[in-house]
Parts: sequence; structure tokens; C-alpha cells
Amino acid sequence: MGNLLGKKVAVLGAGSWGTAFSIVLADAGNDVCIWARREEVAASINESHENTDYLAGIELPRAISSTHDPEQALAGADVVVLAVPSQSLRENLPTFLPYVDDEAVLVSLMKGVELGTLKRMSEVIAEVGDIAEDRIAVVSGPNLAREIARREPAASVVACADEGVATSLQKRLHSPAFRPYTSVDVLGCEYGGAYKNVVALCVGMAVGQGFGDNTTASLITRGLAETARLAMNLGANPLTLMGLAGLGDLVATCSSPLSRNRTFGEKLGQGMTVEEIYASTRQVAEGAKSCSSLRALAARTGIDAPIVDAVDEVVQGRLTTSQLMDAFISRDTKAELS
Ligand SMILES: NC(=O)C1=CN([C@@H]2O[C@H](COP(=O)(O)OP(=O)(O)OC[C@H]3O[C@@H](n4cnc5c(N)ncnc54)[C@H](OP(=O)(O)O)[C@@H]3O)[C@@H](O)[C@H]2O)C=CC1
Ligand SMILES: O=C(CO)COP(=O)(O)O
Repeated sequence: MGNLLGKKVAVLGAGSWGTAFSIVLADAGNDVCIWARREEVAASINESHENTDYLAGIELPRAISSTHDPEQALAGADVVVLAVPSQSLRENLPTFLPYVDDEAVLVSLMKGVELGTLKRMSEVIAEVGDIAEDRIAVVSGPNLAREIARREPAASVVACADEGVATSLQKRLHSPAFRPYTSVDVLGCEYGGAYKNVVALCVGMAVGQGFGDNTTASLITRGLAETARLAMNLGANPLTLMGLAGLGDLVATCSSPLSRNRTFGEKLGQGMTVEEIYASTRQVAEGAKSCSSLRALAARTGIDAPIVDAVDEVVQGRLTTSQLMDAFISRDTKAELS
């Protein structure tokens, strides 16, 4: 393990990030085959070199092909990238695993925590596939799909318990516009990625009500404190939360109108219901589900988590967005670094 000298990468999931990440992979010299859940998406990628549903207007490199057949997507791939919504990973894995090479490394792009089991995506892959941790990696950072697809410069983290595997993957991902850093802190990267989506929902709710930069900066900063509190308690390196997969992604997602999570929160803040928002888009806003799993995880760990608690209350319809900020401000006062 650790060399990854092949050329073919299978990307399982043809949404915004699976497609944009395929551009990075192709620009870095890989041949990419994207598995698409719907045949028409695969046909659009093969025939017009465009994913019209998720990245309209972006021309895809010719090194990218697509198929609806998992066996065809996975044939000959030594790197397997998983890019389906987090809550669907467990049900999807049995479709893919029979065709995954025994030596292949599986790379999770997903930013969520499973409802019910409260597991991270790498834990779900390890459990369902009975796969050792040195064959599972995570890529996470401030990587809004459309900006990456436009080849705007960005950095990210590729994390694996086996540093040699992380370094091999780093080489396979390093493109003219995309700079990956290695890490061995898989857990820290995954909690950073899942938590920032919930904070972005919260920021969106504030923005939707017309609040400005003091409010959003306060939420981002306290969101980072909350993320670090939980992740460190569960074993993360605190410096990971200060890095690209923590602070970097938090700032990008909370600041950008491109973020689906922030947009979801903004629509709630403007008065739309959760059901209306789901009906208005095909795209996933992971935080709307992971707020419940992270809340349960924080409760199980005995960690104070006011932002995930409040976001979950709003998503469940038990708190209105106009009550949200008051719920934060009126909490018992305490020391900042407590
Ligand atoms: N977009 C971004 O900027 C980034 C996203 N991520 C993470 O990547 C992951 C994937 O997100 P993204 O690509 O953006 O999501 P999108 O919503 O853009 O696309 C989701 C993809 O998954 C498919 N899908 C939906 N439901 C299922 C299901 N039940 N089983 C199998 N496939 C399904 C969709 O297929 P169909 O079209 O048929 O519905 C579509 O191809 C998420 O965890 C997200 O947090 C990470 C970094 C950046
Ligand atoms: O993870 C992301 C950027 O790094 C994308 O965020 P959204 O899922 O909110 O669009």
C-alpha cells in the first residue's frame, strides 16, 4: 500500500462535487470514470462533455467519461472516490464494493455524520466494506464545487491514517489550480467538514433575517469553538480545526452564496419551510441532516453544543429563525475560553 502508480480513478457520484473533483483529477493527469445514478447524466457527460444538471456551462476534459454501470466505472481503478450524499452512503456501498479492487484506496469527499449510528463516512466505509483504515482517505477543505470547476486556485487536505497513502494521493490530486496538503488526522478533517455545514446553516438563517457581519463573524467564531470542543474530545488534533479542513472550510462555506447549506439557512431565515426548500432544489445540504447526528454525538460525549442544538430545533420546526439569535444571546454568560 502507498504507491498508487495507476492512472484510472473511479468517481462514484455525478453531482456538483463528484464532477468538479473529476476535473481536478483529470487536470492532474488521471483518467476518470464517473458513476452516475441516472443514465441521462452519464450520457450528457459522454456526449456533450457537460453535466448540465449540476455544473451547467462548464466544459469537462476529455479524460472524463461516465457510466451508469458500477462495474464499468470501477474496472481498473486503483483510486475510488465516493461522492454521494452522506445519508445514502451505506445503502450505496453494496452496489459498488463487489467491483472495488482489493488494493484500491477509497477516498471520501462526503461531509456528514450518519443519522442513527453517528458514524463518520470513513467509519461507514470501514464497517460496510470491512476495509482497513490504511485504505481509506478523506479529502476536505474550502472547495466550493463551482469555483473548483472554474479552476480558481484552492487548497485542500488529503488525510489518511497511513501517511504514505496520503502522500501518494496528494501526487494524484495536485493540479495547476488545486494544492492538496497531507494529514493523518482523518477524524479531525471529517468532523470539521460535517460541523461547518451546520454553522453555515446558522449563518444563513442570520443573513436571511438581514443581520450583518458582526453576527456572522460571531457565529463563525463560536462555531469553530464548538467544532473544536467536540472534535478534540473525540480525538482530533486541535491544529486540524485551525487548518483548511476546519477554519478554511468554515469561512468559505459561511461566506459564500454558492454554499447550499448557507443558502438553505438563508431561505429558512426568509420564511420558507424546510419542506418548501427541499422541493426547490435537487442538491444536498448535508447540515440539515447532520445537525441531528452531531447534536446526538455532542450529547453522548457530554459537550455543550448550542449551535447544533439550535439549528436542529429550527430544522425540526420547534424553534423559529427569529427566536434563534435570542436563544444564543440570552444563554448564561461565561468566559470565552471555557
Ligand atoms: N458541492 C460542493 O461544493 C462540495 C460538496 N462536498 C460534499 O460532497 C458530497 C456530495 O455532494 P455534491 O456532489 O455537492 O452533491 P449534489 O447534491 O450536487 O449531488 C448529489 C449526487 O448524488 C446523487 N444522489 C442523490 N441521492 C442519492 C442516493 N440516494 N443514492 C445515490 N446517489 C444519490 C445525485 O444523483 P441524482 O442527480 O440522480 O439525484 C447526485 O449525483 C456531500 O457530502 C457534500 O457535502 C464536499 C466539498 C464540496
Ligand atoms: O463543502 C463545501 C465547500 O467546501 C460545499 O458546501 P455546500 O455543501 O454548503 O455547498
